[in-house]
Amino acid sequence: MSLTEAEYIRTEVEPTGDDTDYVLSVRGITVGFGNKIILQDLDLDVHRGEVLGFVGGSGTGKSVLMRTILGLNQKRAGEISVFGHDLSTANDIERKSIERRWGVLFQQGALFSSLTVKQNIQVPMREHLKLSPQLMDELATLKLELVGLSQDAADKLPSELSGGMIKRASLARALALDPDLVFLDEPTSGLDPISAAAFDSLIANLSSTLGLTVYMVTHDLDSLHSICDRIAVLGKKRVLAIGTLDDMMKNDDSWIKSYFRGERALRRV
Ligand SMILES: Nc1ncnc2c1ncn2[C@@H]1O[C@H](COP(=O)(O)OP(=O)(O)OP(=O)(O)O)[C@@H](O)[C@H]1O
Repeated sequence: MSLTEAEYIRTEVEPTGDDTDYVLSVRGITVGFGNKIILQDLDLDVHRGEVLGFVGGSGTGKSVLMRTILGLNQKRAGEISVFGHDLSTANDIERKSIERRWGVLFQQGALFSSLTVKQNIQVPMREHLKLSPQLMDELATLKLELVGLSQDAADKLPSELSGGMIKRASLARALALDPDLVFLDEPTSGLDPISAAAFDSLIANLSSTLGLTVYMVTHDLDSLHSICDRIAVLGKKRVLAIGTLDDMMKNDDSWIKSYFRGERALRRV
């Protein structure tokens, strides 16, 4: 069964316990649709507290991988462990406990269009925590501050927000339950360079101050250069390479070379 993004955001959550050094470990994942295999025997480890940038050509399966980790797509083989718990053997309660500790910013924001920004931020709180309306308002105010949105934005509908504000509001909702891990799908796409740089700084600050682990799908070379501790490259249905930007600059795979050392990349130096 596949969940829609809106259903996913409404999934019930509970706190959980033990951890490992890897916040996320993927082993031997295979995902396909009909006869088409998108990911095959893919491995990936994400370390606690790092900002991991995930790149790859269009259509290589970056979103499919993220959605598979989140349980929105079915896998044909492999294991996914989050916070040291194998998701395929976790029962419903354990799974909810794990999900309680991650937040997601989908590519288009996926805010509920009929709810105000404040109400959007309160969706996870309302469904998973038993808090008074006053406390939920205070928490929403804090989350807005955290992502650099003014209080004026609280009562606006998503349709009244700029692209940058939508990204920030979506991030505020992703942070609603104080997650340990956030998944960001192209967080700076559609933003002008100044807003994108500001969003990058915000993510870097949140990661260092809150100890957040960040899994970020991106095409943005500036983000990769400015905030990512490591970069993973998806290609040939698997993680082709993973390492620092320096490692990528030395890699001789033709796609990696043209991505990191091609004309466009060199123009930014
Ligand atoms: N639900 C689905 N059913 C069938 N095919 C799908 C489905 N979801 C994704 N695909 C296919 O999987 C492939 C990978 O798609 P995906 O969206 O993960 O690419 P991507 O790497 O995120 O690309 P981009 O960088 O352009 O966003 C594409 O060929 C896409 O058409």
